[in-house]
Amino acid sequence: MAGRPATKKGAAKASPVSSPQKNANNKRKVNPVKEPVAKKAKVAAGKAAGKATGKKAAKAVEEDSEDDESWAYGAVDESDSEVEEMDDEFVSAEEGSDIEVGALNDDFLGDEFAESDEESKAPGTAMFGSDEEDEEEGEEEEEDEEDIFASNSEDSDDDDDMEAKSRKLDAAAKAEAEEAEAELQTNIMLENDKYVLPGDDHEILQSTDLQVVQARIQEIVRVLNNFREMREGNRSRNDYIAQLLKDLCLYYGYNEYLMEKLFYIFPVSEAIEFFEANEVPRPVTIRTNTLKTRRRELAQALINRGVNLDPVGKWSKVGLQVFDSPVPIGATPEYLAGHYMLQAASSFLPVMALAPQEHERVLDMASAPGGKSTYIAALLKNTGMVFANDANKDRTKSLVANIHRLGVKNAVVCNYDGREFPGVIGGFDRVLLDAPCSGTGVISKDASVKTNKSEQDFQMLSQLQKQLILSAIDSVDAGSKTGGYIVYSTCSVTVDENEDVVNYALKKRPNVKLVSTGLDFGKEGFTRFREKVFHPSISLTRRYYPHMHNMDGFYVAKFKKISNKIPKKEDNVDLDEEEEFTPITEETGKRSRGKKSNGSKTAEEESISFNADEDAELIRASQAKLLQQQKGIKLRPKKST
Ligand SMILES: C[S@@+](CC[C@H](N)C(=O)[O-])C[C@H]1O[C@@H](n2cnc3c(N)ncnc32)[C@H](O)[C@@H]1O
Repeated sequence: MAGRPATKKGAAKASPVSSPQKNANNKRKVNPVKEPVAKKAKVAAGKAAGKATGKKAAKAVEEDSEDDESWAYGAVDESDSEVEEMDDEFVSAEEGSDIEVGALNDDFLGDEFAESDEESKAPGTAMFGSDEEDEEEGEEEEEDEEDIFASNSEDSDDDDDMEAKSRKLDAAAKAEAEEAEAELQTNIMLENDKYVLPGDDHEILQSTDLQVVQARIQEIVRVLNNFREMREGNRSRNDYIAQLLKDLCLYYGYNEYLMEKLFYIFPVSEAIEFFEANEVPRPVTIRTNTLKTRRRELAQALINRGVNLDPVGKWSKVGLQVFDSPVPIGATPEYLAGHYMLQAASSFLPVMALAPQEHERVLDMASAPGGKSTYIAALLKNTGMVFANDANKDRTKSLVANIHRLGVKNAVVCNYDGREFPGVIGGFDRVLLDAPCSGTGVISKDASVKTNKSEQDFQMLSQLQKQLILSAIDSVDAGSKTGGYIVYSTCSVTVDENEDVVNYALKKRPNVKLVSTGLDFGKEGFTRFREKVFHPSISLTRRYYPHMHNMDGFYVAKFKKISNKIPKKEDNVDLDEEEEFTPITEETGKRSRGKKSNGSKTAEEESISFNADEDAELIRASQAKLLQQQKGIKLRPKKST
């Protein structure tokens, strides 16, 4: 559409890289390996992404924040500081804002997604649940959304002006890219087009000046990308990589352990794009709460308040991306009335993959502050039941607050260590395990991840994730008529927390298999990684990256449970031993209630399933006890039949 802000379009598409940034030393940073042309596009994208990060959005009440995706078990609540961090970003993004307010683009006409979970669909076919009423209504909605779009474009008579501004931005970006390129030239050590790695004592190699480091990075990447031609005689690939890793740590501020872990996930140039993307904030996104409103109504209401937004993309019918807002997005009347949730786009994905169906019983095993639980409730249209559990009691407060604000009526909030399931209750139609993780997918929101995770932390997390995933699987009823699915997700990109955990689950629980997530974008999960080889079906899992999808790094895997029988240990001899588990409650530090370990279960033990009649009696007894304790009311015992 003519007059659409170029920056905005860029933000939705391009990977957000190379926006001039400052590092800890307050020196100007540019992507050390990008060609000028690519830089130009990315500078624009980066700026737009910057605008999309709202101080106002960040002012959302603490409980709504999904920014604390990286919560690990027992972590302290840091959401306040995260909000402050986002505030700062918005201040700089707001300066010089020239984005048209109130424009909606063609992307607003989201694609329809089927609601079915059926595996008969080809992998990659979108088939996650829709939260819209029915197809007809969906079509009407599309037309209405088109109207909003049309009326907004009629209103905007400054199209020419926008184009001029857009050209100006492009020119500025180009000039900047050229300037950056010129700066680089001063430090490049070229010799017959080869990059000679100087001896260890050479002053250039000793230099920690960021421009020198940046030049070294650029040159080493160039050599590694064409190693045979460009290597210097006696230097091995490992020599170059060792220097590159050192320089990347220095330039981006990661500890060596994490840098190495992340670096090997990608081809060399892509790794740099990933690190660059972590320096740029992701767009602010909101999820329409379809229990209270429709996306077009919400969009119109926010546009009327001067909010500049667009749909997040065709893949979601409920997401909106907020570019700019004159009002705090976390405190509008619509927000307070529960018409939307401030939620990272990536965090829609596991729920879409879970695709809960009306009247089902769903467990969200690690659910606070409730972004995904409330989405599940919306997809269930307030029917069935969502068990929203979290091990951290403090965090269940924000979970409860969100559940109330969004008008969720089918949720039970509980506070157990997830590893106690299905001892607490089982037999669910579906289980979501959005596991506690290291947060390497959300470094742009929490830069402390760069330095505060040790090898031991990763080992502990991976062990916890493995225990939780087995509990999640054992909590599902394979006999469910509509479900029998488990979704595992993390906001981390490391293989230890993703493919490794899923592979472990496949080995330990041959009664599950991986199925398509139904998400039609995302990179395939690894089936091999360095020295590791995983089950081939792990290619059905999906990875999301900030530099590729302009959203937080994320991982999603979906399992179908085919039997309730847990295989005998002796049939499972090649597997690592399951660790014994003795849960400790956070508040008391005492051994918690519930079953012992999954590992201590007897062979062939069935997972504990929900028995409506038995549970009805238990629930009645406990209600009677409560009434008597709190109100002094004594219920007559029910006559046995
Ligand atoms: C990634 S966050 C969950 C975010 C949540 N799913 C949402 O969408 O709002 C991980 C959560 O796991 C919880 N947690 C950590 N260890 C746990 C455990 N052993 N059992 C259950 N929850 C746990 C943390 O308190 C944290 O709230």
